[in-house]
Amino acid sequence: MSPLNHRHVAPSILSADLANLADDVRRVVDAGATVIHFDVMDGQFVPPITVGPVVLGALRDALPESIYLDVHLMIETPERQIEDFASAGADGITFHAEATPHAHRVLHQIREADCRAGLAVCPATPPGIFEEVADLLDLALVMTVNPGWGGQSLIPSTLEKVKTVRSMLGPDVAIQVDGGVDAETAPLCADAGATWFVAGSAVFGADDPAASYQAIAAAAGVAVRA
Ligand SMILES: O=C(CO)[C@H](O)[C@H](O)COP(=O)(O)O
Repeated sequence: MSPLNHRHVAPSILSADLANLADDVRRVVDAGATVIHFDVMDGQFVPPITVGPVVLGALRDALPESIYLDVHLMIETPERQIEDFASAGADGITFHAEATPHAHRVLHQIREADCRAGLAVCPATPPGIFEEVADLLDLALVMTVNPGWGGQSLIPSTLEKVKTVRSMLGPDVAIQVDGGVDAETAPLCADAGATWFVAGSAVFGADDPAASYQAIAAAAGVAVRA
């Protein structure tokens, strides 16, 4: 069964210790996480620059094959990079509607590269584009903060957008929320219709990332193995 049919909390590497990335990620994998969110920023689409396919490949090699690497491209012209991330070991690739006029083509390109295809919208972007490409979407990412930085507060109006997207796309598409997700806000996101919950600072910024992952997972209604 596809991981997209299940609820997941996906710890975001953005708030991990990048000098000890594999060790940090293993702590949450040992606590039950099966999806890891890999944030890619290019200094253009958003001001910060993070990591790319080389680091993704190193993380892929350090983790069990069963771990789903969920790549979130916050980069301009994502169509230039899809194959590199797919070859490096991405399981799913999500790009931003604001970063290319060619969303339909890029979703095809991602599936042709044997990855699950995701499309993201920023808080100020209307969600209608999801309807236009619904048949090509494995995952719809509704940004609950402005992309670029961890540790921001969830923007409450984005929950209305999650509700709109859920009624637009029906029950079967994974809807992901990203930004300001913690044990308090995850149930609000779940009530609005989200099924994939990205959490960065609430997991890796906590004293005990494993316990924090499990608390958010419980709050989001994610089944975590004992
Ligand atoms: O895409 C992102 C920011 O653009 C990230 O996934 C970010 O790590 C979310 O962080 P937090 O959970 O701390 O709000």
